[in-house]
Amino acid sequence: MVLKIQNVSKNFGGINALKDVTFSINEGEIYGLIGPNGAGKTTMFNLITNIFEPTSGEIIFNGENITALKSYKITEKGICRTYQNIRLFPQMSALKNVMVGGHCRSNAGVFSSVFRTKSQRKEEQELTKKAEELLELVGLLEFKDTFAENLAYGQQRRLEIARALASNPSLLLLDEPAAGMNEKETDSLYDLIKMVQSMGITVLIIEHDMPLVMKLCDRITVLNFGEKLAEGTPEEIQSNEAVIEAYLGKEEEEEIA
Ligand SMILES: Nc1ncnc2c1ncn2[C@@H]1O[C@H](COP(=O)(O)OP(=O)(O)OP(=O)(O)O)[C@@H](O)[C@H]1O
Repeated sequence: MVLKIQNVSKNFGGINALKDVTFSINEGEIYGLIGPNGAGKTTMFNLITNIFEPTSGEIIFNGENITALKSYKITEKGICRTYQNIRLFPQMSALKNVMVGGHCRSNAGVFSSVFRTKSQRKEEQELTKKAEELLELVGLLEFKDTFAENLAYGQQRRLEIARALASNPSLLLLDEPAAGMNEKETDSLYDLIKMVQSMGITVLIIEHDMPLVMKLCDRITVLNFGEKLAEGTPEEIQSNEAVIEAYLGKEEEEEIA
């Protein structure tokens, strides 16, 4: 088991954003987190990466309790994420954006950063090479010198994934990666996430695009008003009465089938 969410709750003032949620993710799975707007999905990502600490409950990663670890420590342990709203450096090249993602794993200390030692130059070369490989993986190598802001929307989302991969995660969290994508972009996103899985990386994905979720995910948890409504395979989720009632809706159910 890679990640265990154990009885996690989060209150913001009077709002119970998450209530006693438990689920766990196996190594190599693509695991979906779905539910209506405001169900608590992004809050769950914010707790896993410790933007906030849970009000109660524990988060266990590879057998270690990471609930109270600082965000950068969690990245070092191997969890990396993308954001619902794209967070690239708009006036930096695609290559530099990916290299920034790799820096959190770089060994360069303050001394070598100031004096640019030989070892730092070597490390910079390695980061560049790795960033180029990742750009190739996400199909953006030809745009390596293009400012992020000049890339098409779907390309920016792929660039965000490349940047997250630069820190060598074993668990990748994707927050609505298909948002705003057209059908063609969504199809190539599917291929990319499958490729990430084949590299041995476990994926936890928040997504509203139901056909994509149902095609992509091995298992799914459905949140509703901060509570776990259901957990299961895409087939089980699509036929779960409570889920259909609260989220998928009768019409959407017909569309998915
Ligand atoms: N920092 C915060 N301060 C106060 N309330 C918050 C905070 N973050 C989230 N909430 C509240 O917690 C609830 C869950 O929000 P969250 O963003 O996790 O939902 P979501 O499932 O990701 O929704 P969406 O699909 O719209 O992104 C909402 O009622 C939201 O207003």
